[in-house]
Amino acid sequence: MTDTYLARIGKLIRTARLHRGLTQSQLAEALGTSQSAVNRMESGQQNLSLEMVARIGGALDSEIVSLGYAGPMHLRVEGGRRLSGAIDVRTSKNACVALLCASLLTTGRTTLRGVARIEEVYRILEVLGSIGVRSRWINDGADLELTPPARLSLDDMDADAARRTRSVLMLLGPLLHLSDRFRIPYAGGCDLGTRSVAPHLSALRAFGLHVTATDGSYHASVEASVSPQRPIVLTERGDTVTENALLAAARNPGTTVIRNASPNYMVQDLCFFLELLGVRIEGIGTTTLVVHGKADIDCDVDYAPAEDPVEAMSLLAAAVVTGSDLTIRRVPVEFLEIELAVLEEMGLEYESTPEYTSRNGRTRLTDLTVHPSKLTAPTDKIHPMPFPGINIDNVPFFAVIGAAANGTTLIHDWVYENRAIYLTELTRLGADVKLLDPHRVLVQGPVRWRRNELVCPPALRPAVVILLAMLAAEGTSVLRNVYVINRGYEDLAERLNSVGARIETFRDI
Ligand SMILES: CC(=O)N[C@H]1[C@@H](OP(=O)(O)OP(=O)(O)OC[C@H]2O[C@@H](n3ccc(=O)[nH]c3=O)[C@H](O)[C@@H]2O)O[C@H](CO)[C@@H](O)[C@@H]1O
Ligand SMILES: C=C(OP(=O)(O)O)C(=O)O
Repeated sequence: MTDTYLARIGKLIRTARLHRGLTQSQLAEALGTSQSAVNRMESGQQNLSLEMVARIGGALDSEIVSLGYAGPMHLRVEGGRRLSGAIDVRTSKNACVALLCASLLTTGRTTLRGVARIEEVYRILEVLGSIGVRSRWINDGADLELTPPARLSLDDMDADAARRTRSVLMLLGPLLHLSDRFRIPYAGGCDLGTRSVAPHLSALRAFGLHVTATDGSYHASVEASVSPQRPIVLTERGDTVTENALLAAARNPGTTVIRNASPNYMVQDLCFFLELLGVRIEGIGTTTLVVHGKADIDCDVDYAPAEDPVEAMSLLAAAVVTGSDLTIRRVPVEFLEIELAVLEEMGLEYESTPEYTSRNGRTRLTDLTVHPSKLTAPTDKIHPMPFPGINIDNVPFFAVIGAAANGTTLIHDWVYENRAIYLTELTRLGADVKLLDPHRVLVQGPVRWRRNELVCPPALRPAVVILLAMLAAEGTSVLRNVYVINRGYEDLAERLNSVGARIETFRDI
């Protein structure tokens, strides 16, 4: 075995352990070894016998460290089945990753309730772990507890994990209060064409942050004496840039005004969390945020992020394309109202329960029951807008819904340079999808789906859209390399199976 191979196995063990919600000591106990031996295994510094590999597999109740796991994960979908029953929406990837970064604002302990067990969260946990933050899953893996070290070891940041997510950018806001010189690897995330960091850098300049981008990293230096002297006007109403400005403003002892802020769901979750840290924020849910920060924050904080509107839209689309009666519980309806209004105009039949609140006590939820409906294409084009508007991440689902409807649906994704293109993959499953230009696709319905074998595009939502079309297509389809889906959805295949889908997970040997 080479060193790199050991390091790879070590990473797999670590991911599997985190997935099971075990600490290194708990795994060590199950294996009859020491915590330091587990630590060596995870960092690739311990030779492993096949017997030990098998024991680890047993202890983690997973074939994760079997020969097959090193390869990518694939799905085999037996389509053409109706879904039925009820399925819960989980907490959102986008709020969870922001909150993980926000945990660096306090020297106290952060408890996050019901955090989705998704790859994107694991990547940020790996990054935080590498700089010294201790994390452990508690309450049978339902909740997550984070404890910062006395001093972060920023030079040890796990670059591989950081490069696989764009959310790592949100470390800039908290870190500028903790260090006057640090480095963050270039951010990854969905490959949707150029995704600028310029708005982040321009917003954070007001807090004394200067960044040069060389050698695969953002090199940050901070002039601690600089703080915003006038309102920060964001050059784009982006979600993560707003969050970064909020994270920086939270520990600015004065008042920071952020204009052209995104009022979107993940930003609201972050604001509610910051309020628990004692940061007062006016204008939550609007485009002007007035933040009364605190120079030092040292309290413990306990917060339950809200449900994911994009997952809700995904499940709703699953019901629509499979012509199913399905109840989607815990839908954050405030962030899906426009999508629902459009779908209703298209002929979607659904009912919703009276509203109730999410565990954060703020976000409005409802349970939606979707019925098989005869849909007509929307009269107007589907295009996203910053909230309130059709959420950009929900736009791809209109391609698969449009395919199921009678008539022509025009989808105009002005936001991303490179996302609409992936929707043309639906033609390989029988849909009539024409790319008019890189931003616009024309979908002609109704479709007769047919099975196929495809590789996931490098973009989360288009990948899920393809999976949904496979659920609708009679016969057995295969979707290869679904890491990108696991980035944002917890056990999607298993959960869809619980409402009648038949999806099998397999891996290359
Ligand atoms: C972790 C996280 O929260 N990710 C979300 C966040 O990413 P994030 O905030 O990183 O989104 P980007 O910064 O990539 O912005 C998305 C795109 O919108 C463009 N843009 C945005 C706002 C604007 O007013 N004008 C404009 O042109 C940007 O140039 C870019 O092309 O927001 C995106 C847009 O809602 C979502 O798809 C992502 O799921
Ligand atoms: C584009 C997305 O995510 P990210 O910002 O993590 O790439 C998404 O959630 O669809």
